[in-house]
Amino acid sequence: MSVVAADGLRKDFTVWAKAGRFRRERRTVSAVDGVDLRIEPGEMVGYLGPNGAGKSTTLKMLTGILTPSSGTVRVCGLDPVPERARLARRIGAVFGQRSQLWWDLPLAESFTLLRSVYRVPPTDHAKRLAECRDLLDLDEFLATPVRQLSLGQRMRGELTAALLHDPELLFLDEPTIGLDVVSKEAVRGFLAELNQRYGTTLVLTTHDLADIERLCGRLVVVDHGRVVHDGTLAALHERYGSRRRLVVELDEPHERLDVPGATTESVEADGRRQTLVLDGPLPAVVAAVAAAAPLRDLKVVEPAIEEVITRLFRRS
Ligand SMILES: Nc1ncnc2c1ncn2[C@@H]1O[C@H](COP(=O)(O)OP(=O)(O)OP(=O)(O)O)[C@@H](O)[C@H]1O
Repeated sequence: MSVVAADGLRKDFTVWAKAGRFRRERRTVSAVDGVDLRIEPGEMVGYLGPNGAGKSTTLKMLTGILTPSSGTVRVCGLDPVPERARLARRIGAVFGQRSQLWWDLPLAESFTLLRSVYRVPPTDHAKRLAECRDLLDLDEFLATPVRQLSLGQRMRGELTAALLHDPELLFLDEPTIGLDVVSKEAVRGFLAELNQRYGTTLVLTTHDLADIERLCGRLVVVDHGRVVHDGTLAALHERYGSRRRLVVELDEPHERLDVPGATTESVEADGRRQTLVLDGPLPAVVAAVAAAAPLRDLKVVEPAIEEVITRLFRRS
């Protein structure tokens, strides 16, 4: 059974826009405009899109915070809004703006309170907490009031809070935003481990390209409330024609290379260093370059995800 199954999911908002000096006009904004989505157990899915694309609105419908205008949705087999309390025991959510922690209490006490909220048996709770303490290095700040924690420490606390009841599905909204490089890596490593060890399904929104590369085996890209791409990062590269590049270092100055299967993009250092965009198979291009000039070194550069995402958003 799919963990998430949405068909024709829509959410319209009514907004009042200024029309002239004294008049205001009623307008409908389709924040989510007919999304079909299936997510299977154990997947790690990046839900991506430019600002205002409808990501948060979708996540809110999937977690039972917002009622869809139309369409059907099942998460863990449940209807999120009417069965919100049951769903809450099956899923976890880390939404930056909504903390699960009690601001004035030491972190450890928030965890104890959450055990009662979710009615987790004490032994299960203790086991999960011990794992999180270990994997997320919580011990040095367990006794610190939440309001005194650094952003990175708080995020580690939020992750623990979302996982203590052992959810099968975890939603994360920008889990690494604002963190320093070390904390970002710690959070990514932890999420990857969680998925591998327990098969927890992850659905995350992010604008961070390293998160995408590390954590999203599948990318669902939305724009103007619609899904514009659903597939792997490699498929995204393929579809948007992003190509690998070959950077060659030559022994001597050389004119611009002109070999079959590649287009020379840049020529530096009197032609000793040239960058070719690959159109054909790599071995044939390397052989052609080696036949044309004495090769000192070569490097293959994979297409940058930035480039693909930028292009995708420009086209959609
Ligand atoms: N409560 C609301 N009332 C009216 N319009 C809303 C409401 N919530 C969202 N919208 C509009 O719906 C659209 C989608 O918003 P949403 O927050 O889902 O986008 P997003 O992809 O999460 O963006 P971001 O990356 O900036 O968080 C936007 O045009 C937004 O202005």
